[in-house]
Amino acid sequence: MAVPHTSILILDDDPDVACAAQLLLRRRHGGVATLNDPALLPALLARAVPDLVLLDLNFTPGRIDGAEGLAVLALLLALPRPPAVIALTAYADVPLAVEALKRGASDFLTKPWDNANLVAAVDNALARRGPAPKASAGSALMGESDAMREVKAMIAGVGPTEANVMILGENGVGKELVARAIHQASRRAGASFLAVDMGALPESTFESELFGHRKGAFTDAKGGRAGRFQAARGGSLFLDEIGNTPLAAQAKLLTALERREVTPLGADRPEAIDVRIISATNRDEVRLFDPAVFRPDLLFRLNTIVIRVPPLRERRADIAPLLRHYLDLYQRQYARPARQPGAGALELLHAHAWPGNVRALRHACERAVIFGAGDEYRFADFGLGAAMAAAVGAPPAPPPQAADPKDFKLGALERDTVAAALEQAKGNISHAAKLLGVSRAALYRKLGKHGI
Ligand SMILES: Nc1ncnc2c1ncn2[C@@H]1O[C@H](COP(=O)(O)OP(=O)(O)OP(=O)(O)O)[C@@H](O)[C@H]1O
Repeated sequence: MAVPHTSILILDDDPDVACAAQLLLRRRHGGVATLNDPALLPALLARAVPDLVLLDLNFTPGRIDGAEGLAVLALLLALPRPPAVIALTAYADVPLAVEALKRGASDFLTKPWDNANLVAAVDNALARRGPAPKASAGSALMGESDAMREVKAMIAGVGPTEANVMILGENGVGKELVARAIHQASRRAGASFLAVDMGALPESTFESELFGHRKGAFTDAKGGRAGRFQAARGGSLFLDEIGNTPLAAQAKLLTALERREVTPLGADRPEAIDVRIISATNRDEVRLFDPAVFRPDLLFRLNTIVIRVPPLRERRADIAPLLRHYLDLYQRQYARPARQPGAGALELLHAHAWPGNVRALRHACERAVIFGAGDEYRFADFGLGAAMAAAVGAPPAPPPQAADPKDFKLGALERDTVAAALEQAKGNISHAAKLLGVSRAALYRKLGKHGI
């Protein structure tokens, strides 16, 4: 069985379940493979590692302890570039799903799932797929510029407290890494860190996603589901893109935070919550303080401590170490020889504006490692675009290779459209994704592909 690129693997002993997920996901993602027997997994991984695995935690009929699934999870997470893993459990297994989260799964879904939830969970997990769960934790937050030292000092100071923290900064500056570092520095580090993309939560399923629901709470609620607040119990809940939360949903969130309890849909009594809230937004502060956009009382609950992560262009001292780090990481991952950017390339990379911040730098390094040839990397290997190169005085990057001129035009068209949407959305990824009618994950892939 081949696992094509942007691949998803569904590992479930029930062929009907695997087939249903495959049919659903195939519409959005190219390669979706299924496997019913985990014993075949090592042979499959030797050929290709999928980007994401939907992992049933129990295979043998009658077994409910999840040991088989957790062993497979450990195997997957030990890979040099582990896939994102979404654990699949029966409703009664929620503690097991939480255990899977603690051990590094990106998310979990209870069976039978809601199709919209499955699609959103897959998109989120793909968008968040990092080098490895451990590597994306505290120690992976690189940078010794004055600005980053200040950020790290704030993390060390606020981490052990229970204060809610709001992290502000442009897309790709490392807000999620900062949130993970705060979690790691807290007494909750042994429990789960759960991230929710508030901008991607459909208003219709907001409550059930965050607070959970009981079986039969609404027409499609065939099974019950724990919400994110319950799943993160004892740990930290990272509310990403909080600035994009619709006003009606803000009111519900405020009530939950004020009362420290949530009522799952269809339940007759509330449940106490025990989570530390860390939130992040790329909204500028002036907009965030506009009551027509964000409720001041909710803001007051969330921003006890504010950490601002400056854009990369304002802490250029971090560029060279980050380049070294990510070039080294991808050289090892793709088994390529160790190389450095030439002196000219380094100067241009240092002068680059990095509108996509560290995420763009990381993509650029991956591209350079894949396409670079010769003893040193050239600026053009980083695929930062002809316009950008011209702006900093570099020779323009060669056009993307295209066998068929029609493909080339399509590619250029897509690049221009994505760039125009980004401009119209003033760099806000969630808004640009909405304008384009694609998920944030898909937009990030397009940004990486076109080197925007
Ligand atoms: N200081 C850093 N050291 C190492 N890697 C970093 C750093 N900052 C960001 N990255 C990497 O850049 C990418 C984007 O980081 P992250 O997702 O934390 O940014 P973000 O600000 O939360 O982005 P968004 O607003 O788009 O959600 C990740 O791959 C992350 O590992």
